[in-house]
Amino acid sequence: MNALTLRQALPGALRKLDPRELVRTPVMLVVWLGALLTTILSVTDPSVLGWSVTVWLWLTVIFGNLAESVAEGRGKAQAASLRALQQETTAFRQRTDGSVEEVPSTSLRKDDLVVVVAGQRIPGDGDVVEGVASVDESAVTGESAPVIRESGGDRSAVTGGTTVLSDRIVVRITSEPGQSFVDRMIALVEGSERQRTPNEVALNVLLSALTVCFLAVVGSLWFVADFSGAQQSVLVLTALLVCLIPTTIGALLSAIGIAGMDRLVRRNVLAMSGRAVEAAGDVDVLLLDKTGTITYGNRRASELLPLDGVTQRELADAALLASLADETPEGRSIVDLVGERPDVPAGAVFVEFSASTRMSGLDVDGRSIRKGAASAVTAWVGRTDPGLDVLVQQVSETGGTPLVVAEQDRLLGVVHLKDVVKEGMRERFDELRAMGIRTVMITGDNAVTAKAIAAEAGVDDVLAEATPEDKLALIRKEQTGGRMVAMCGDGTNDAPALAQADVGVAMNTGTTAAKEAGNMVDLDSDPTKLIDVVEIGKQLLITRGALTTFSVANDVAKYFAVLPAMFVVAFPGIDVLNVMRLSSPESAIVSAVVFNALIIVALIPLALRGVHYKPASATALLRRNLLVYGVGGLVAPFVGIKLLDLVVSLIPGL
Ligand SMILES: Nc1ncnc2c1ncn2[C@@H]1O[C@H](COP(=O)(O)OP(=O)(O)OP(=O)(O)O)[C@@H](O)[C@H]1O
Ligand SMILES: [K+]
Ligand SMILES: [Mg+2]
Repeated sequence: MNALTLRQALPGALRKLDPRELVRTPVMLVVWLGALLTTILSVTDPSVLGWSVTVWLWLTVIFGNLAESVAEGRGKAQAASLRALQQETTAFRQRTDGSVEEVPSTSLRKDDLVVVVAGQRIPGDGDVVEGVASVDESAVTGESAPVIRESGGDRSAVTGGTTVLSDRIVVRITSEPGQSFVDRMIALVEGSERQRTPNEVALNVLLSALTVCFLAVVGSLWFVADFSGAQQSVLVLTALLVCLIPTTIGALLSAIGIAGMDRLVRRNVLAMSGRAVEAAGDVDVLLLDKTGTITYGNRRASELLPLDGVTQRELADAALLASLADETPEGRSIVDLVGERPDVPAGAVFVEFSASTRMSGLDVDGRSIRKGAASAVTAWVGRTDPGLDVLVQQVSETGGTPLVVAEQDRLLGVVHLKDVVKEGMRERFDELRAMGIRTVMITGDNAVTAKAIAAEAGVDDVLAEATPEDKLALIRKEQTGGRMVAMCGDGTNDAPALAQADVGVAMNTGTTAAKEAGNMVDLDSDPTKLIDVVEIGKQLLITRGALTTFSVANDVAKYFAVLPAMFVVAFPGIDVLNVMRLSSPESAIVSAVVFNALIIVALIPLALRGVHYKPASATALLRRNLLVYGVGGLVAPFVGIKLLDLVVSLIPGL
């Protein structure tokens, strides 16, 4: 926190003096009312004590607002650079007859089709429905290497404002004006979309209850003082009340939440809800999709393996026919491998790939050709073949995906689809294990391939041949055991699972459906980013816990620091308790109020940065934090108020 951010945050902090802004934090509202009361008292009956208390009570409210303003201010610069992405461009919208018209990008609606060629900016969020292109997404992700975006598969989503580097694509717009991905990012980093999490609401209720308790304490003190002839003024009691209620955590609570979101954004993760960030701190199981999540997802046909008695040519022809209209990357890669592009036969009926059938193909002139997962195609043919099993096994053991090709009742052979495991997976999964998180890969692929990839990547467990329903069912099962489940995925078939998971992280390379279903998007499409997400979540929970402990311990300590000084004149016997030896009751009160205000400012950096987190057991962390922040909170006021008293007592009239 430097002078510049402070100066930028100050106007916001002053604006938040509006009591309507404070209703959300009852503790600070009480301070506001207290400040108003002492202002009135000081105007009607001016005194040095009165005005000192009044000024510092107002400062307490401002400092509280400042914390939130500083947290919000950190997102402003980021928002400004994102806004640059939103500048209006010309879009080439396709009419229904196929011709193209020029329109401003701002007029695009959902389901419009736009053509984008090399060198042009993509005018809005959408899915590629035709073609393949390399796209520069650095404006959004900060990553300079171009990425491939293509129709059909799990890499079809494009973001408005990014630039096509090569080729031509047709994009179906998926967002209405003002609701784009970048719009949401801006709202997020600016904090304007932030909603309080159930945990924050619960803590606020607790703080309000404490406030009511202390109100009762101070009220009864008034009576006791009255009865015993040690009358205390309303001014002094108001000051005492503010010192006792949990102002520190009340002031810092929302800043802690905003800072957590901000830390995620800095690591290129967009959290759509604060609740997801908190849930991440408690994750027990991480489920991951294989293709495109653990592997790069660029599954390409590399080899044709015909069965005995089938020629290479026969297999190639059948595989080609079954792929001519298959717009998935896998289908296109088969066409590329064969290296021919014959015309689609007249009257052909295509069978599109789906994650539940795990097959695709075509029917023409009484011929029926299919390709797909071995189990699916052999079931379709009605039998299997020992020779085929050998080929399937052979491809699977290398971690490749075997696609079996068949025509009618005849099995023809296998297409070997190759994919590569992303770098550094093993080390990162080891790290997750050390944090106590179990990793499970769930894939639609066969068990042997799944095992091979799982062994290479180092995940703990696998679920193979999983349909979208299976993925969802697995998450539900884990959750009923009381476990917190995170899911990383990229495909439309992952969407239900992403929506069900407590933390659903969609890969930015994935489909729009996946991104909308999850509650986080990783711009770097790195599933092991979950480690950072979990750390940030834990840090958020720990920081909130630590500062709450500190705040409450502080308030209790202030009570014992100030009370003896207040009553020592009336009851000289109390002098033994007056260990602080503050110079006068007035000076004690002012010092306590000043300390109460300054501690908020002192803790803003910690609230924003977060308490240091090291992987350790929850009980060890709790013990350490209770010690540091509990004991620290008890001791700090004695030291702080004593030092302040030395200065405050120099003020004439106190
Ligand atoms: N274009 C295609 N035509 C026919 N079959 C396909 C095609 N693409 C994939 N398959 C088969 O369907 C299976 C499941 O599909 P897919 O890979 O999309 O499932 P998934 O659940 O997303 O798993 P993952 O992404 O982890 O591999 C694949 O393993 C493969 O055998
Ligand atoms: K306080
Ligand atoms: Mg997938």
